[in-house]
Amino acid sequence: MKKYLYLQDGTHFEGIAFGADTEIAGEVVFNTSMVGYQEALTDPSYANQLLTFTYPLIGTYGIDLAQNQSTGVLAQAAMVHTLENEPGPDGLTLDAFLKQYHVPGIHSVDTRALTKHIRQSHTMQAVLLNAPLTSDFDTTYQQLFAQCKKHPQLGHSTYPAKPHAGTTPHVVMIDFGTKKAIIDSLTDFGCEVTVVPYTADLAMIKNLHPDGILLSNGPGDPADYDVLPLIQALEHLYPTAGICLGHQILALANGAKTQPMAYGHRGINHPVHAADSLHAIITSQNHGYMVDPASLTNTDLVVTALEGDDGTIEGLAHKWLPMFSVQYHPEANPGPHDALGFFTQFKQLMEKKVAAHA
Ligand SMILES: NC(=O)CC[C@H](N)C(=O)O
Repeated sequence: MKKYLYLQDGTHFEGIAFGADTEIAGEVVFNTSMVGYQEALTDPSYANQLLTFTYPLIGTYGIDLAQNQSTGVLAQAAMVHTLENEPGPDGLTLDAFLKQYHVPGIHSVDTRALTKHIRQSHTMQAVLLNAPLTSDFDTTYQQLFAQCKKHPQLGHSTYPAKPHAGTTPHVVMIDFGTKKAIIDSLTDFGCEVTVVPYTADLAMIKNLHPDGILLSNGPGDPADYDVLPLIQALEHLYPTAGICLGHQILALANGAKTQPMAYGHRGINHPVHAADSLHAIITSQNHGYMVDPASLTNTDLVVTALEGDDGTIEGLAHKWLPMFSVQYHPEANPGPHDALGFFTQFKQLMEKKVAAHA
């Protein structure tokens, strides 16, 4: 069966259907990683996005459920050049995995032309259909998007927490749609983690007696989350760190602004260097918004890291509060582990605070 991708600007692509036979709408984004299709498709930050991969062979090692980053496939669609529908350790293929979560796919698409088009014309909305488009784009888009919009899935929330043992730093994670790997990394670095939805209130969080607060990654526009008073209160009470959406929200909470990028950073080889050095680490990234550098002027934030290719702000710290954040993904999954120092830095910040109060 054929499948049809129509972009907002009238461009269209054809391919062969796989996964679920549903029709869907969302924003088209591309990921440049050679591996990690499963982690990307299950990363809640891709909710409401139709994800294409620049690497041509996708599905080569199947699906290994242990690598899921959330409770299911959160991307709206997978769009690939060559589908290699190989089974993973439990016999699950990419095609079967998408079907299981009612997510459509399209293969034999010219993903190179699609990506070049997005790079030139910038990220845009699209519909993925089972037949050629007959009515106008906007009507079809609105109808489909209303039917299939995905909300951040806060499937990891562990609240109410077990009583805190008190021997290891207790991180309360504000969950905007976290990747499992962030929770796993905190645990690996010796933290106890309680995950609360971003709709939690201050009293509930204080009751958990956190040693530190971590703002997770998540989908969509950071300016759409109604959480700034909560975050402002938290960062004055506890050591606070943020990853990706969490970084953007900390910037907003401190008076900076965020803005959409032309086509974002989604891949696992983005160089990042400290603001005062050209020594780079290679990072995993997935973001379509960024902090506006000009908006930092009247804030108490300082830039700590920059993207090596285009100078995007990749790290911020507060001048006097124990707060810092990164735009990249230190937890990798997929990607290199160069940035794991983030977790050491966060732990040290929490231990310093605990020691100061001892
Ligand atoms: N991975 C993330 O947290 C993404 C943050 C935000 N949704 C963006 O696209 O920029």
